[in-house]
Amino acid sequence: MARIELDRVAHSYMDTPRGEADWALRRLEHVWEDGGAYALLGPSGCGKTTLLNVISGLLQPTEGRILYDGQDVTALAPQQRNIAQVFQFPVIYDTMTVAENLAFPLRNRKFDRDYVARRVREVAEMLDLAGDLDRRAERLGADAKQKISLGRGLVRPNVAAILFDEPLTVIDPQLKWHLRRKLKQIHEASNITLVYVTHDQNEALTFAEKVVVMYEGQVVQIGTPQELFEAPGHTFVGYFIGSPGMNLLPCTLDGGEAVVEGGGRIALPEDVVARAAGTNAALELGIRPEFLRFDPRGREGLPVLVQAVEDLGNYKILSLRLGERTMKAKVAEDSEPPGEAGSLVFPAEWTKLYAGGHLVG
Ligand SMILES: Nc1ncnc2c1ncn2[C@@H]1O[C@H](COP(=O)(O)OP(=O)(O)OP(=O)(O)O)[C@@H](O)[C@H]1O
Repeated sequence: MARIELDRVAHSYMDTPRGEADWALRRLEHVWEDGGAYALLGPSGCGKTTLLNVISGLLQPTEGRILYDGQDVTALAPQQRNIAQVFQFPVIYDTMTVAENLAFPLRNRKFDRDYVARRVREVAEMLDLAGDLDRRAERLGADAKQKISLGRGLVRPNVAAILFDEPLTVIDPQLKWHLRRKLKQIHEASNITLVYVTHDQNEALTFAEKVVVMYEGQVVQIGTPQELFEAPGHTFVGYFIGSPGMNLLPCTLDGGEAVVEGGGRIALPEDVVARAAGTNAALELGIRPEFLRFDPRGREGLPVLVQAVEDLGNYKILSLRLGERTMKAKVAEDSEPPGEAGSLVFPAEWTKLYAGGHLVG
């Protein structure tokens, strides 16, 4: 088990990177605590696999250092870093039995025979493979093969960390849910540092204690699912997490208020206005659909036109025209049916200000 530290890590696949866009990872500086369960979440191409490979040693970063428990491992190969890895597709020996596959990482490291037999059984039971231990891997289906891969990742008792790169992509949706729960339980029981790459927000939010959100080669926020939901550190997090994502409204400041397109004014806390005062970056207000309050009688807030109402069974999503923008509001299933117009109230606690995409407050 290890605390993993990224010390000014940057990586480019090009020989002579010039602009920012030439860097797959742009100067990462973070500490991932010993025993934490981290999900690395972001859209395709944002640098998740690159970062995982830098942590595992499959890739040497162009700049910076990787430390495991304070020790510089940047120059060490994956085998020397004592980590286990599970990839998107099964990495197993088809001609071996399930038991032999699970035992392989232990036998390779000369663990005692009795221990190997005990540990193989334990891991097989965790993953519901105990009934298949004597079967040849080639006889099993795709789901079972990926379970063996997971088992090979989990079998060693003393690894620094286990790194998962979208390990459930090829798994049937029903079993996916079950395995995600299993991995969470295994983590709770073992406290091994886990890093889990995914582009699926549900997977990240249900599995991880901390979600590391990546965007264009940068880590834009590390937080609990609740933190990412309630106070997105970047507009990308607001938009990427949640369904629908956060509403974003370009604005300017005038006195203590944000002025949005169409001239509407929304009061902001003094400290937030003070922090934003010196910036030249573009300003945006962000509020999640869950926190906007729609007043069908238009008594308070900014006037809006109702464009559409989607009934999703246990709640409704309203699409509301505010100036040139469409805002989404999530309202209770039994709320008063909207007419053609109404107004929107922005509760101060949930209305966030962003400068150049970054949270001001
Ligand atoms: N071997 C490589 N050579 C050159 N460029 C690469 C290589 N691998 C990745 N890249 C580029 O680096 C950037 C980050 O890619 P990476 O695979 O790390 O992203 P990702 O978030 O894991 O994406 P995905 O979810 O699609 O796997 C992308 O622009 C990608 O095109």
